[in-house]
Amino acid sequence: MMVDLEERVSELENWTDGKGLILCGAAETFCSGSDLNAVRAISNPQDGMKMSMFMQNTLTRLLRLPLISVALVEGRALGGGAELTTACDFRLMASDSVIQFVHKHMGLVPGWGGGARLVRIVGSQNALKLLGGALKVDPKLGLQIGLADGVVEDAQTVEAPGSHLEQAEKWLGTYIKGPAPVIQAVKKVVLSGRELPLSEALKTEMGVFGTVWGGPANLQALASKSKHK
Ligand SMILES: CCCC(=O)SCCNC(=O)CCNC(=O)[C@H](O)C(C)(C)COP(=O)(O)OP(=O)(O)OC[C@H]1O[C@@H](n2cnc3c(N)ncnc32)[C@H](O)[C@@H]1OP(=O)(O)O
Repeated sequence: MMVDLEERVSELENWTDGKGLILCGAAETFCSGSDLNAVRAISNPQDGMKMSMFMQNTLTRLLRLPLISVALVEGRALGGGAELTTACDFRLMASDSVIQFVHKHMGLVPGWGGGARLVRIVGSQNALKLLGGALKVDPKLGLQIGLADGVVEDAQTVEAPGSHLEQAEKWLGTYIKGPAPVIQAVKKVVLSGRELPLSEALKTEMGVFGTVWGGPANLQALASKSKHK
């Protein structure tokens, strides 16, 4: 799974026309973390750090894609699976889903970068509670602390809501409507603001601004004298 994920991220890095990404699991589970059979064979600190480096690299590249990304959490996101949700810009949770950083129960802490990202998403107080208590985050708690950005409903509870994936596509559609260069620029500006010190982020913003200023979408908008009512 780890190698497959890295390969998909490499492919996405070459997707020049892309705007959005939805990451979802299979068989009603988002992801139950690292393969326990595989990790038993590498349960020494050196190999653990190699895995950590590999996954941190992959998930950092995933988060830095110039795409607006959503983790669609159905079923459970456990351990490394919970960390994986934090490598997307947004998280949508199905009504019976759970995100749980079970690392403490495994005698571990996050190692795929999910600890650092979690602090930035929910703040250090909430991150300490989620990791220290290995708390089960359901959609209600997820929305309350800002780990979840929305909830996708089940067919029984709402009339014709569409599948979870269709709901996620509709939700994401609001944020990726428009030309790819502009949406990609939006992501780059937010990413630099999120990751860089202010002076560097401002420089990056200027560079990104230069890529869209006078570009096709900008010139078309100027020509159409659009009003933002
Ligand atoms: C830095 C990374 C840290 C980590 O990720 S540590 C790993 C954290 N994850 C876990 O501990 C997951 C442990 N598994 C579970 O809690 C349960 O299997 C789980 C996911 C809730 C599903 O429960 P159930 O619906 O009852 O199904 P089940 O237990 O019979 O599982 C179905 C088959 O899937 C297997 N499975 C689930 N999670 C796995 C994993 N992470 N690695 C390897 N195998 C895993 C499970 O062993 C079972 O296999 P089998 O059918 O018995 O051959």
